[in-house]
Amino acid sequence: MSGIASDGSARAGAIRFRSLTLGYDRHPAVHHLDGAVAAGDLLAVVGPNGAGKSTLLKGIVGEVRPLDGTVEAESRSGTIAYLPQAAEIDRSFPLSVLDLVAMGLWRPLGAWRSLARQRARLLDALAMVGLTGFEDRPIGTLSGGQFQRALFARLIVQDARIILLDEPFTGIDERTTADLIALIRGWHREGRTVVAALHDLAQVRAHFPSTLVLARRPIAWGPTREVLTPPVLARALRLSEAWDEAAAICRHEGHHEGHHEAHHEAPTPGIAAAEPHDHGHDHAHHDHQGHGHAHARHGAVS
Ligand SMILES: Nc1ncnc2c1ncn2[C@@H]1O[C@H](COP(=O)(O)OP(=O)(O)OP(=O)(O)O)[C@@H](O)[C@H]1O
Repeated sequence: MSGIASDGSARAGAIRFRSLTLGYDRHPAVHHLDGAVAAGDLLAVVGPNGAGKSTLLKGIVGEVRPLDGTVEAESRSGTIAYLPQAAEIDRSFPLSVLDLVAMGLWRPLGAWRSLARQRARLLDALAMVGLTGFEDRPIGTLSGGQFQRALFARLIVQDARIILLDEPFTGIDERTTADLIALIRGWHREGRTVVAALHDLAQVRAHFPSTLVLARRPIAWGPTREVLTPPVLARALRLSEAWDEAAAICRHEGHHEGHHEAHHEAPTPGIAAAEPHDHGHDHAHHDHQGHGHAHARHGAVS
C-alpha cells in the first residue's frame, strides 16, 4: 500500500509533498520538494548543517507554512507527534515527569477517559522508556538522556500515526540511544510512519530503510543503501555550501529569482535523484501540476 489515494491525496499515515518550498521571511530553506513518504515508512532525513531538515519537519507539522506548493499529511490535529530539537525545548518550566508525559494525552475524552486508565497509560509509557519511579521528579533535574526518555514517553502516549523526530540522539548517551532506537523500530513494526532528521550516517544505515538526502532541495531519496553513497553526500555538501542565503523564493511564474548554484547541478547518475526543477531556468515549462519536475523515485510511489 502506498498510502496515496487515487486522487493523489495523502492516506492515513502518508505524507505528500507537491513542489513544496518552505522558508523564512520569503527566503527558502527547503526548495521544490516533490514526492511522498509512504504510510509506515521509516525515513531518515540527512544533509549538512542548514540543509533544511528541521524546516521540513516543521513544515509537515504545520509550524512553518509553505511559501509555495503544499504538504499534505493525515491531519494536523493531534495525529502527528513531533519531537523538536533539544535546544528548542524549555526545561526550566516547573513540570514533573508525569505532567510532561501527560501532555501527550491529546484525546482526553477518548479511550483514556478515566483518570485511572490515563495514569496507568502514563506509567506504562514511563516503564517503556525505563523511567519507572521518576514520575514526580521535576524535569529540570533530569539528565539529558533521562529527559529524552521522558519526551519519548510523551510520544508513546500520543499514539500518533505519524511521528517526526528532529535529531533525537544528538548529545544522548549510547545506552539511551540504543533503547530509543528500539522504540522507533517498534513503531515501525506497528506500521506508524516515522521521519527522523539525523546526522549519524552509521545509525541511518543500520536502522533506517529509507533516506532523503537534503541540501535545501532534495538530492536523493530512496532505499538507504542506494542513496547514502559518497558521491551523493559530497554533492549535498557542495550544494549546501554554494547556497545563497539571501536567495528569494523561486516561483513557477514570474521572473527568475533565487538563482544559485543548486539549480545548475547535473544529476548524479544511478541514484534516485530528485532533480532541479529548472535546468536552464525555463520557468515557462513548469506549471502547478509539477510537470517538468523530476520526482524522486521514492516520491513516485503510487
Ligand atoms: N526561524 C528562522 N528564521 C530564519 N531563518 C531560519 C529559521 N530557522 C532556520 N532558518 C534558516 O533556514 C535554513 C535551514 O535551517 P534548518 O534548521 O532547517 O536546517 P537543518 O538541516 O535542520 O540544520 P542543522 O543540521 O544545523 O540542524 C538555515 O539557513 C537556517 O539559518
